[in-house]
Amino acid sequence: MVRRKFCDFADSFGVPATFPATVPLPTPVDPPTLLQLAPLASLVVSSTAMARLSQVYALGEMKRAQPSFLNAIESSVDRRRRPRPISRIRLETLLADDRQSCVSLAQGSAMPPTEELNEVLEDQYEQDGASIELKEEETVKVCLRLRPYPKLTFKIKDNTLIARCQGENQSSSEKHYTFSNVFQGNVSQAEVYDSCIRPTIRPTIGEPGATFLTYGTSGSGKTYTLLGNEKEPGIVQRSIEHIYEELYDNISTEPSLKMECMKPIPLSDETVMDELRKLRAIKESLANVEESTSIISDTIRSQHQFQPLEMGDKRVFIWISFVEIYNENVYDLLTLDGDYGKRKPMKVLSNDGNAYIKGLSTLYAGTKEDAYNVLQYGRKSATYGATDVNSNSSRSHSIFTINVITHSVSTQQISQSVYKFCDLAGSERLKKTGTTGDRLKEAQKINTSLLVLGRCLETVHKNQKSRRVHDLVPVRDSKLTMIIQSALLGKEPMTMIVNVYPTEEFYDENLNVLNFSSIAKQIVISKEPQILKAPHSTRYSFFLSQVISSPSSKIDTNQLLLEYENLKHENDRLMAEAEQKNAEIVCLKKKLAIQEFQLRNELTDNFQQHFAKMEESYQQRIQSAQELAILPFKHQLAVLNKKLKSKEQTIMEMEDEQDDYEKKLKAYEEELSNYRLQQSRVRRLSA
Ligand SMILES: Nc1ncnc2c1ncn2[C@@H]1O[C@H](COP(=O)(O)OP(=O)(O)OP(=O)(O)O)[C@@H](O)[C@H]1O
Repeated sequence: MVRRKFCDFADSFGVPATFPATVPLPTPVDPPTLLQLAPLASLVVSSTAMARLSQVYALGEMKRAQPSFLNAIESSVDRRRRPRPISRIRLETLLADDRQSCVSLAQGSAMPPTEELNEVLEDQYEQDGASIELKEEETVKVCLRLRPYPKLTFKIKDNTLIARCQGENQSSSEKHYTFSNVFQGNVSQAEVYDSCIRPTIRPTIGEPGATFLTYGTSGSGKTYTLLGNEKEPGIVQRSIEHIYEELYDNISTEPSLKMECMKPIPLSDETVMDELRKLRAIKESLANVEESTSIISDTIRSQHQFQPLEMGDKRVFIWISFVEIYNENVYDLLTLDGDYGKRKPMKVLSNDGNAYIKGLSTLYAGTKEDAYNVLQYGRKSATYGATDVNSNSSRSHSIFTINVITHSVSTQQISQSVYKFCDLAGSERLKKTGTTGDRLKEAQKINTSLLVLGRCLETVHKNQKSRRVHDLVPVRDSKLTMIIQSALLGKEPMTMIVNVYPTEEFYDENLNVLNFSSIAKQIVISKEPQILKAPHSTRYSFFLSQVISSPSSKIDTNQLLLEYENLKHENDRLMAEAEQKNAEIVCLKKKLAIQEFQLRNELTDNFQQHFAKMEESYQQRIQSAQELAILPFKHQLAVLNKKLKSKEQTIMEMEDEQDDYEKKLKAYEEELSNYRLQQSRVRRLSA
């Protein structure tokens, strides 16, 4: 029971709590008690966080807040996984506030006495008085600006426009439209800027940027409000002046850090030089721009006071992009090839709910003059068409973006504030503007994207009203809404200037515009700081600290380019020399190869001869060895032959002897037979 109470209590502050020990819990639970219990729940709570909790607790804000449309309508989030529409206070955010002054109560450590804790809390509360103030949710700022016209068709009372509407039964009624500000025809550009735009431009770390839209019928003064003219510059030029004057000391002249797909990218020296060259090419393509730039700049500075901000060790990098959406295709207005006929539509992609345009040119503007040049260059490339209503009517939406990247050298935090200035194409009725053919197609596309914008605002408003079911905001249905989705989804402030040309002719259309803007007025935005990198946790930190703290960040760009050109020439010369040497080396290598081949052949011949000689000598040696080995046998053979011969001789002699004996024998046998014959004769004779 006690455990659940504690967890519920912690949960109501968005604190994930595990509660290993059973502790008696007083009722009601007060923040100091929570602090005392925190170690048991494995929490480390900073005094700032606790002060914040105390305040929330004291103000009785534990009840669930209004459903946050920021949480509820993120289109990229699966409906089932969307966070509940509860405005929670994230303890992690509070804990990150002040690590050094963190009252660390590790598990098992001795508990400071309650009085001591209270003292710490009070001190902290006093110190952080400003920062611990609750951030109020803000509504989208919608201002009305009337183009000068002698006879107004609407009544204006304070910040409310009163329009008469025709009912169904011809009865007329009044409709009241309340705005953050209403600027009548005699209000100057400077006043519009000061009351409507200036408070939103705070390009310091953690500020998310803002989106500014001008909306209205054709010829109502949208472009005039945004861009003005040389004598009366618009809010874009004033914002440029504002940003550059406030950040002047900290803006790096070298574009060494860029944001791509919401990720900080440190640039190599080669890329830095490329960027500076692009800027120079743009400057060279514009004629007599310096004079008009200085007139605009002087005019603005005579009308506003901008003080340089104390930014400490922060370095600022400012990148500019400029696109137009024409016939639902996004075109880059800052391409350097200048062949607008062949320009290709670009893809709008989304990364984690943040839109970016694939392959978009972003140009570095290290000075306000660079920024003016880029603006001028983009305006030159924009598509203009002509309608019967306004011969210089812009037929496309154009979005001028200033991306201010702030890098803190000491904490390695990087943040970006993106300021988008959208000049929407005129919302108009097709009949009235005499649109046919291509103009009709343009008008249809324009009306479609404005319709989607209206639907987005309507859905956001509906989602904010409803506590349970939340519809998907159709930001993907048009390129315009995709690009400005972070403002539509409440991630950054949005200011809409509704331009009205209060003539009878445009009465109905102006009513549509007013109805549209009244939806926007009811939308609530929540501000969350956009810190892109946690301190000490990125692979760029070393590089960045090197780049940013390098003394070269403030050297003259032209000098740098000159040096670079010299180095490039030297490099080219060395490259040519190296190439020549390479050719020589190749030639030498060929010669060497031929020599090697010849040498190898010679060596082979020599070896063959040598082997032949060796074989011969071996043969000779073998032969002589054989002969030597045979010699005793030969001798023996000769002896034996001799012996054989003598034996044969003996045999022959013996055979001769035998023949002699045989002859003798024969002679004896004949003698014997003769004798016997004689004997027989004798006997017979005797007989
Ligand atoms: N507040 C103003 N003060 C003086 N002149 C104005 C004012 N608003 C508009 N104008 C003039 O009205 C004319 C039309 O204005 P602009 O071109 O800004 O209209 P737009 O709404 O941008 O039209 P489109 O949508 O067709 O581009 C311009 O000549 C401009 O100077």
